[in-house]
Amino acid sequence: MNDVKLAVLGGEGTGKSALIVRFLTKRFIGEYASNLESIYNKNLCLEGKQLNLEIYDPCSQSQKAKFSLTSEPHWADGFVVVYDISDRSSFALAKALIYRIREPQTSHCKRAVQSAVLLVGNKQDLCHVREVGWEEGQKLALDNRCQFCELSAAEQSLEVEMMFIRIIKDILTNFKLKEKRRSSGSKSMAKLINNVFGKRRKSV
Ligand SMILES: Nc1nc2c(ncn2[C@@H]2O[C@H](COP(=O)(O)OP(=O)(O)OP(=O)(O)O)[C@@H](O)[C@H]2O)c(=O)[nH]1
Repeated sequence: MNDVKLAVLGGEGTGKSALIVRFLTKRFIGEYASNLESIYNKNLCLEGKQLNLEIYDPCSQSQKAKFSLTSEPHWADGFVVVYDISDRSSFALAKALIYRIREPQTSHCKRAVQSAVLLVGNKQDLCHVREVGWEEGQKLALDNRCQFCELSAAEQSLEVEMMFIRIIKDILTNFKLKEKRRSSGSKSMAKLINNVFGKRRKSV
């Protein structure tokens, strides 16, 4: 069974818990405990594979203080970064979060497989008080090699489910890429050893 670890990050009150609860239960209950951080577990079958999905939902306080974005990039295989389309400051935070996720990946190694990141503009039902344009979200995502969607946890159960499936599929694709790189790396090492020692044997 594959373990898939997903962190749902974003500003306070952007709807992180609402999205996760919607995905897990198909329900929108309106108010969610925000003083607890949680890891939810779900078993699911995708592309013929059994998956053990863990979803990390930070509480706003710990996100600011304890984690401050240093732990999640190491723990998670992928990220959903949420902002509220009716709150510009939450978009600024989403941008900072994306930069922080991408930062260690650009400075480390160019060949490394980049984490799957999906930027979500939540609360689309509040588009009459919209402060962040769809194009702005799309551009931020494109510029940082992220997927993007706008939706409403309050009103769109299917879209929320599709959004989670999309990021999980991206994570699985990354697993395959990493595996391919590992095996081609060990093949080229074997080839190198064979070349060196094979040649020596011939010359003896
Ligand atoms: N109109 C609308 N309200 C939403 C939507 N999603 C969440 N909310 C509301 O936004 C508020 C915050 O939702 P939460 O899910 O607690 O947000 P959160 O990001 O987990 O909040 P913290 O844990 O405090 O950071 C709640 O009152 C939700 O009912 C949505 O799609 N539309």
